[in-house]
This record gives sequence, C-alpha cells and structure tokens, in this order.
Amino acid sequence: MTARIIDGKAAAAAVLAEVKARVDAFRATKGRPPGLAVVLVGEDPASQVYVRNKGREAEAAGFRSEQHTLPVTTSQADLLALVARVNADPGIDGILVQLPLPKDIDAETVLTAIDPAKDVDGFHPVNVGLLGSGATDRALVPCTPAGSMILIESVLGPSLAGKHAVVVGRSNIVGKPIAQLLLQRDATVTIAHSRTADLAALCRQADVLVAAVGRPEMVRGDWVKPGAVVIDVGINRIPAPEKGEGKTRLVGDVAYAEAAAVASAITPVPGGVGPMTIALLMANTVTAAHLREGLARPRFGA
Ligand SMILES: NC(=O)C1=CN([C@@H]2O[C@H](COP(=O)(O)OP(=O)(O)OC[C@H]3O[C@@H](n4cnc5c(N)ncnc54)[C@H](OP(=O)(O)O)[C@@H]3O)[C@@H](O)[C@H]2O)C=CC1
Ligand SMILES: Nc1nc(=O)c2c([nH]1)NC[C@@H]1CN(c3ccc(C(=O)N[C@@H](CCC(=O)O)C(=O)O)cc3)C=[N+]21
Ligand SMILES: [Mg+2]
Repeated sequence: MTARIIDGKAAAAAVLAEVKARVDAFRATKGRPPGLAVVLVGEDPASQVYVRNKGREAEAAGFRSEQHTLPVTTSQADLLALVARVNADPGIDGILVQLPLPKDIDAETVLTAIDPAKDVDGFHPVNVGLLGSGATDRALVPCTPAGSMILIESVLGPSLAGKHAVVVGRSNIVGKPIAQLLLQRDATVTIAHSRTADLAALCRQADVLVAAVGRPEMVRGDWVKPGAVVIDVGINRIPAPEKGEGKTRLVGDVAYAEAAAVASAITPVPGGVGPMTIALLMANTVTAAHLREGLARPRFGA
C-alpha cells in the first residue's frame, strides 16, 4: 500500500477561511475584531519563527494582533505583570505565552496566571480539567491536539469506535490532550512513553498511531500496522549535509518513506500537523472571543 498523504496545509487553509468568515461576522456584531496577544521571552530562533508566523496569520485573519518580546533576562515577576495587563485588556481575547520559557521562570506559574477564558493554548488547569471531564462545550482545547483530530477525522470520519489509538508521548501540551480527544471519539486509547516496554510491538497494534516524542524518525516502517493512519506531530531539525555545509532540514518522529509504504494515510513533516497548530490557534481566539461576549460557540473543521 502507498499511503494517502494528509495535506495539513490545505486543511489549515480551510480552517483559516472559516476563521475569516467568523471574524467578519464578529466584527459586524461587536464593533471590534477578536484580539490575540503573543508573548515571547528570549531569542530562541525556532520560537521567533513560530511567533512571527502566528502574528502573520492573526493579521491575515483580521484580528487585533500584538506581540510582546521580552529579553531572556526578564524576571518571572515582570512576565506575570505583563500577563496581568493583557488579562485586563478587554480587547484581547487570546493570550499565548510561547514555550519553552527561560529556565528561571516557572512555566506552570505563568500558564496558571493567564485568564482561563483567554487561554487559547488550552494549557490552564481550568481548561485541562474541562477537557478531561468532557466539557468540550466550554473548554479551550490545545491547538496541536485539536488540529490533529481534524486531520484524523478527514480520513476516518467522526467516530473512532472499535479502533485502537496509540499515542507515543505523554506531555501536557500534546500527548495527554490528544489521548483525551481520541477517547472522546470512542477510540480505545493507549498512551506510551519512554518507560513503555516493547514500543514497536505496541505501535504495531495501532489503527491510529500518533507520534509526539521529539526524536527524529524514531517510528520505523515495521512499527506500523498495515492500513493504519499515522499522525506525526514531531518537528525535528536535523543536519542535511546533502543540501550543503551547515544546512538543516525538518523531519518528524516517523521515518516517513518507510511508514508511508505501510500506512493507509500519513501526515508529512513539514506540511502536516504544524500548519494545523497555527490555524487552530486562530480558531481558538475566535472561539474565546465568542464565549467572552456571550455568543454561541463556533465550531471549526466540522
Ligand atoms: N507540530 C506541532 O505543531 C507541534 C510539534 N511539537 C513537536 O512534538 C514533539 C513532542 O513535543 P512535546 O510533547 O512538547 O515533547 P516532550 O519532550 O514534552 O515530551 C516527549 C514525550 O515523548 C516521550 N519519549 C521520549 N523519548 C521516548 C522514547 N525513546 N520512547 C518513547 N517515548 C519517548 C517522553 O516520555 P517521558 O514522559 O517518559 O519522558 C515524553 O512523554 C516534539 O518534536 C515537538 O517539537 C510540539 C508541539 C506542537
Ligand atoms: N505556548 C506555546 N504554544 C504552542 O502551540 C507551541 C509552543 N508554545 N512552543 C513550540 C510548539 C511548537 N509549535 C509549532 C507550531 C507550528 C509549527 C509549524 O508551522 N510547522 C511547519 C514548519 C515550520 C518550519 O518550517 O519551521 C510545518 O510543520 O509545516 C510547528 C510547531 C507550537 N508550539
Ligand atoms: Mg515539552
């Protein structure tokens, strides 16, 4: 079998078109656009690229968009003061503090300080709890997991009843929330991690295999059950001497060519889950704006 390539760029463009239509209607009703504030502490080059891309998409969607760039030496108190300021700004509906944060800042303290109604990453304990209890009418759901689910639904439809989903990775920002969403779609879910025994054999049982590990090409072709749907969340920059000295390229956590020969559908890296993450950030900002204004919750990628 040669897998169907799941086109994350096209799926993201479709979500962003829905976002734009919602923004126009919101602005017409409320007399203001949704607002997104992105906070970057330090000068990590990958984070700078992501934050720039988020700002560009926010402007394309018609948001009020602001970016706060703070030096790597910023104190936790100063960062908390900025969070308090954007929390109090009525024109800001969404707040994202880019991770990772410098080592002297406690990320959990900062994420918990964000107003849960503006927590468009879905990382605040209130939103984590709402997701875990199935209250998806009120929760803001993390972007990468929500985007991954739209890609899975594009292949398998809304119900995963009878399917075994294996999620490799148990982080709070990717692995655990993806597992919650798969469970809500009636999949039978296994969460694997660095202490899992015989990971390859476990992965071979998966009808839906999600890799969110951060290890380049760890999942090999013979870990994939024939006909499985493979979602590769990993973003790894590795040396690419074939492109010239000092050049790099992006690969996922899945050995793409090997897995594509076995799977029925697979996300590429780049062009798979990554673009959906940014699109769902915009969707979450529109959702937060609607909920904050007492309007009906819009649904994206339905
Ligand atoms: N496409 C996108 O939009 C996004 C992509 N990413 C990418 O996804 C990947 C994962 O991110 P994130 O969840 O933040 O990463 P973390 O480092 O927070 O978590 C990695 C997880 O993988 C597990 N793991 C590590 N090594 C192994 C191994 N050898 N075998 C099995 N499990 C292992 C860890 O296990 P343990 O818990 O035991 O340590 C941990 O649960 C990264 O490549 C990241 O860049 C992240 C966010 C968005
Ligand atoms: N508070 C917070 N929220 C996040 O959502 C968050 C974060 N911090 N820190 C870092 C991770 C990573 N992440 C990505 C977003 C887009 C792409 C993306 O657009 N990827 C493109 C390629 C980009 C490139 O070429 O480098 C693609 O896969 O096609 C990737 C990764 C969001 N994250
Ligand atoms: Mg992490």
